[in-house]
Amino acid sequence: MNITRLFTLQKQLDDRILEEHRLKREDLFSSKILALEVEIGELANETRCFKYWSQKPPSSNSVILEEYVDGLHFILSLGIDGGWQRDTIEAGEPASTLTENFHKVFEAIFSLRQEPKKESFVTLLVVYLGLGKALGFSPEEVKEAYLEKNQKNHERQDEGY
Ligand SMILES: O=c1ccn([C@H]2C[C@H](O)[C@@H](COP(=O)(O)OP(=O)(O)OP(=O)(O)O)O2)c(=O)[nH]1
Repeated sequence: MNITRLFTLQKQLDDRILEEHRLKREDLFSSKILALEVEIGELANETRCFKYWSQKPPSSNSVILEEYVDGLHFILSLGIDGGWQRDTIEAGEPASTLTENFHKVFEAIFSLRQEPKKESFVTLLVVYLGLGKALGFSPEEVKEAYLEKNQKNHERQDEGY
């Protein structure tokens, strides 16, 4: 899939947040990694994939998709900060269960934190897109939901969030 536009929109949002909150890009790596981990925890919670003790169904696809693209925001943002943008990327093959997919994403985040370099970043993006595939989302649905949430994030900044 082509992700040039998503990187462009992410940079515009990040630049705005940096300016409005008077922050420096290079100070945010640790916070962005934790923010991403938290988003993925929230996403796992909405899918309920690991809740073997419960019969409650997962949240709706739209709720799950919004959580998913929150994580994508932080991943793109980390890629911009590292100077690792690229134009195209393909989803990796999903693991056998959703739970294993989540573990793969967390492992890729830990690797990026330990070795902040392009290869670690690309692996994270590939694995995260694989998780999106495992959740049943097409690249078009992901892009569309990303655009919507990006817009919502701008609106929140307009409101002094
Ligand atoms: O530098 C940044 C910081 C944040 N975001 C985006 C990512 C995500 O889409 C949103 C933050 O997540 P969320 O909407 O869950 O924010 P929250 O503050 O945790 O929301 P709430 O208080 O409603 O739980 O802001 C960026 O794109 N770049």
